[in-house]
Order: sequence, then C-alpha cells, then structure tokens
Amino acid sequence: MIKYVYGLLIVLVLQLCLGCSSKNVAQSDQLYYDIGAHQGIEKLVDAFVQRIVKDKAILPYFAKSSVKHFKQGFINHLCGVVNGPCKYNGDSMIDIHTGMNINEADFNRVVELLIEAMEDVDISYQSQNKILVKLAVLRPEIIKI
Ligand code: HEM
Repeated sequence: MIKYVYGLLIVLVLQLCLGCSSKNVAQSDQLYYDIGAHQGIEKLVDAFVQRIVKDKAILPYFAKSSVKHFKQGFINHLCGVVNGPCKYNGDSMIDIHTGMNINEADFNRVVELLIEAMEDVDISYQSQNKILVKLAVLRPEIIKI
C-alpha cells in the first residue's frame, strides 16, 4: 500500500514538473502563435504596408525605400519582438531611423496604422496590446532626438 502511495506521489510530481516546464515553453512564444505564427505576421505586415502606402503623411518617408526589403525586415523584426523563431539581421533601429527626423506625431501615426492593420487581420485586442507594449520601448530609438 505504501509503495502504491509513493508511486502515485512520484507520478503526480513528475506530471506537475512536466506541466510547468511545458507551460513555460508555451508562454515564451505564445504571442507568436496567438497572432498566427509566421503566416499571421506576413499577413499583418502586408496589411500594414497597404495602410502606409495610402497615408499621405507617412508614405513620403518611404520614397526611396524598397517595399520588398522593408517588408522582409519588418517581418523578421516583428517575429523576434513576439519571441518567434526568426532572426532579424538588419541594422539597429537607431541606425535605420536616424536622419529621417521622425517626429512624435508621425511616430504615433505609424503606431495607429499598425493598430489598423492588426484590426484588418483580426488580431485580438489582448495580443494587440502585448505587441504595442513591446514596440513602445523602441520609441526613443526611432523619434529624432
Ligand atoms: C515601433 C516603431 C517602428 C519599428 C519597430 C520600425 C521598424 C523598422 C524595421 C524593422 C525596418 C526595416 C529594416 C530593414 O531590414 O532594412 C524599418 C525600416 C524603415 N522604417 Fe521603421 N520602424 C518603426 C517606426 C517607424 C516610423 C515612425 C517611421 C516613419 C515615420 C519609420 C520609417 C521607416 C522607413 C522609411 C524604413 C525604410 C528604410 C530603408 O529603406 O532602408 N519607421 N523600420
């Protein structure tokens, strides 16, 4: 009987440990999966670019940019931001945006366009907020000093 109880206890402890470790793994990249993994990010960035090209205040910033290159860079960067399995190999946010003289209003507008794009592709408000919190910390690297 004692052996049986011990056995049961061991199984219980093992299950708890497995439960917590798989929970941790799931939690770390949960946002990535919640927004549809790589395909979801591609859809979002497509919608974002469609919003940018229709915006008179923001489009001029991209006058000399390659849309294809921007899309790929933004996809990889966002994928990393949401703890996905991609690696962004581009320049730092400071290096890219320095010299563009981005003001507060235009930064906010780009964030608005991203929110609209997230709505376009039906990303939940909870995931939207998580993404926005992660991007908000980049603000000082992007707005002109
Ligand atoms: C949190 C906000 C932002 C993030 C995370 C972000 C991120 C990025 C990334 C990842 C790239 C692509 C880098 C590459 O692979 O070449 C990029 C490029 C670019 N970003 Fe941003 N950006 C932000 C805000 C802005 C704002 C507010 C503007 C302008 C109003 C802007 C204008 C540009 C332009 C014009 C490029 C293309 C540069 C080129 O052609 O080399 N970005 N950004």
